[in-house]
Amino acid sequence: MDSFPGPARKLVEQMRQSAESAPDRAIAFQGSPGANSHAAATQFAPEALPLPCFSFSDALDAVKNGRAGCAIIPIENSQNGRVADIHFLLPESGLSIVAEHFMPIRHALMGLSEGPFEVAYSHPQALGQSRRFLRERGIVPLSHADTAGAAAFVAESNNPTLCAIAPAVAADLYGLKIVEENVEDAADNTTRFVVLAKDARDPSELSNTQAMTTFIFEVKNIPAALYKAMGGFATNGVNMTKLESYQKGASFEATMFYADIVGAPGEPAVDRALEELAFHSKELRLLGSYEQAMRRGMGEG
Ligand SMILES: O=C(O)C(=O)Cc1ccccc1
Repeated sequence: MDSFPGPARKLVEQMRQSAESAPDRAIAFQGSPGANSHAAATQFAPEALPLPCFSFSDALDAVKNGRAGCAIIPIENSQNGRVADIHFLLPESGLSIVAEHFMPIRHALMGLSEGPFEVAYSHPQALGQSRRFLRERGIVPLSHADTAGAAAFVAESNNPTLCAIAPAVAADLYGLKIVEENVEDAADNTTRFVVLAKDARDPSELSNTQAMTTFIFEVKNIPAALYKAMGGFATNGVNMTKLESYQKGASFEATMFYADIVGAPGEPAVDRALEELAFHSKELRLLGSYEQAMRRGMGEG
C-alpha cells in the first residue's frame, strides 16, 4: 500500500475495501486507479470490483490467496512488443489463462503546468509507445510502476517541469492538466490482456467456439529441435499465432518458448500436434485454453 503515491492511496483503500467485501467478484490489476489495466478490468467485467495491486506479483498473489477471483494482466502490445516479466511470473504462479481481452490504448500528456517539460514519467510500455513524441520534444522518459501512478507522482511532486503519460482519466483523478491527447506514436496502438484464475477452463466447453491455447515448452538441446517440435503443428494444420523464446536461468543454455495456437486440447489435430511437441520437448506446460476475443488466421484463403 505504501508504495502507491500519496494522491492514489485513498482511492486504492476504497477499492480494496469494496473488493474485500466480495472477493469472488474482485478482479485484480497492476497499477493505480485510472491505469490502463483498470480500464481493461472494467471493460472486460463491468460488474466486477477492480482491485488495484502495486506489482504483477501482488496481482497474481491476490488470486492465489483468494482475495480476487481473477486478475487481468497486459501481455503484449501491437507497437511495443511483449510486457516484460509476465513470461516468468505467469508459469510460476500456477494460475491458468481463462480469457483474453484487447484494448486500444490512448495516452495523454499531463502535468501541473502547460510545460515546457523536462521529464515524463510513465509505465515503460507507455514510454515505448510514445518514444517519437518525447524525443521530438526533448523530454527525458523515466519509468514508473504504472501510468496512473506516474500521474499521481507528478501531482504530489509540486514540480511544473515534470509530466506524466497516462490515460486522460488519471488527470481528473489526480488533479493534473491535460496538455496533449493521443501522444502515442501509432493510432492503432492496442494491448492484449489475459485474464488469470485458479481454475482452468474445461477445453471441451470451448469446442463450439474458436478457442486459443497458450503453452510454454523447452526443447532438447540438439540441432533442429525446434524444427522437429513444430512439425506436428504444420502436418496437422494447427495455426500458431505467437512463438517467443526466452532464457530460463542465467546459464543461457536452456531456451524456453512461449506459444499461442488456435484450437484446444480435445480437437484431434491439436492433440496430435501437442503429442508430437511433447515428444521433442524436455518440458511442456499448458497455461490455459480460452475463447478468442479476436479472430486469428482468417486473412488468407
Ligand atoms: O500502467 C498502466 O496503465 C498499465 O496498465 C500497463 C500498461 C501500460 C501501457 C499500455 C498498456 C498497459
